[in-house]
Amino acid sequence: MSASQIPSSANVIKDLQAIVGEDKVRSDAEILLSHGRDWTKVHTPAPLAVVFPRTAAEVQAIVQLANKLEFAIVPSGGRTGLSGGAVAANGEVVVSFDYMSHISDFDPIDRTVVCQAGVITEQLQDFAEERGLFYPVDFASAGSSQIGGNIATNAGGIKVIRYGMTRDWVAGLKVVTGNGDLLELNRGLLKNNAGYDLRQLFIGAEGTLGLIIEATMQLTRQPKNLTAFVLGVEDFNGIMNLFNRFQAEMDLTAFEFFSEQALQKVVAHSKVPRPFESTCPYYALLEFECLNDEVEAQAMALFETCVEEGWVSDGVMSQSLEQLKNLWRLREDISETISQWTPYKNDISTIISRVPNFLEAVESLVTAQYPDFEIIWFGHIGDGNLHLNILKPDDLDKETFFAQCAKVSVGVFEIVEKFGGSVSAEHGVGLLKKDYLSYSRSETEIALMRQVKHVFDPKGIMNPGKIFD
Ligand SMILES: O=C(O)CC[C@@H](O)C(=O)O
Ligand SMILES: [Zn+2]
Repeated sequence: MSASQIPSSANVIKDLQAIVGEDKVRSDAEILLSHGRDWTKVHTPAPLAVVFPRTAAEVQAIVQLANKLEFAIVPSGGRTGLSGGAVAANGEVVVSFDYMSHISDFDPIDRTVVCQAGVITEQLQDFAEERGLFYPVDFASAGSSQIGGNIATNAGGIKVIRYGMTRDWVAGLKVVTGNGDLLELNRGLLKNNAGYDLRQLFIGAEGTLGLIIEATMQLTRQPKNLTAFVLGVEDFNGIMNLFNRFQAEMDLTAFEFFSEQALQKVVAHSKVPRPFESTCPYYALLEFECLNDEVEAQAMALFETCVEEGWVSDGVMSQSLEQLKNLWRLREDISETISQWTPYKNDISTIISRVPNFLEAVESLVTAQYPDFEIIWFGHIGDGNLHLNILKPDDLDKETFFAQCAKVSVGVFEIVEKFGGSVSAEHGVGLLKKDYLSYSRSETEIALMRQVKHVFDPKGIMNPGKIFD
């Protein structure tokens, strides 16, 4: 298409209105700002318009129009992403799923339920609970994140050690590919070895191959009497030893960690009580199903062994639902609490056994280069996934701070590469990590990914510039 053929914004908006109705296309400043970015808040949003389809047919018509007029599409769910995957900063059309939030076709025998892309995670969790079942992928943003976005980013969260990532709960997907085809992938089947599993390609593709419009989600039984320990530990070898000891005898539903600095900030911000009086450099949060007195006695015995071995210096076990919730808040409130310091975020992983050396190497590098920067460590240590947040000092402006962090990032990613890890464990690549993709994926892999994109999105209209250029 030559420059003279480029459609005017007015024409794009008029054609979109013909598909979804006038009131479902918006281009006022407020909506362009709210729906043109995610939680990263690094880029300035500048979409052309935000469109709110209500049906699969409307979504398909939008993608077909985008192919015809060659405008770019950015899919938008709950916009809770942390890598800029849902940022529209270049005149794109944002497709929001806010009006596609219907849950249907629950089947108690298959334990599956069909969700439109805009179903909020918590809505699905509540739906499952009302039917005596459980949707286990959980994280602090469950009240705003949408299922379509969770699938597009293969969201992880705080129970991955037991239940896996979003990928493990998608039994079927309805998608519109970048070239406008509507595909029904896997259709809820448990066993289906008839060729390539295209469903898996769309999970974690960050909207670069097409739009997810509906998903058949798997549910499971509800866990019983969840109980948590918060244990104070002196070092990472202690954490690994206690992880090993508990895992050998119990199925944990979570194994998380956070530092004393993280704890102090949450206690001050959220007014949750400290778990116990003494302070320790790090804390581990373990959760398990306390099915009966015998399991409780076994858990207590394990705790005592860990204290005797010197791996744990203090600890507390929840005795009620309220205490369980308060212990979880110590971990779950960290991300929101530290957002007031404009943190530079990294979401990195390695295999679990390498975590202590990995963390030490990253910490020495950052503190050697920037001794004044405060580092907040927390994360899903049972998954080998660490969240490294560097807080902006008050007296440093945002641009200088991010520029300095970007320099140290290269060193961090060299360590990630050396440890065979990932530059994005669970937050995706989006805009923020694309320059570093080659630290955890080979050139051949990236070239193949580009070819896959071309198959599903030959005109390059689907979320361009995300994952790679
Ligand atoms: O804010 C972060 O760095 C992590 C957010 C989230 O993945 C969490 O585990 O709390
Ligand atoms: Zn996380």
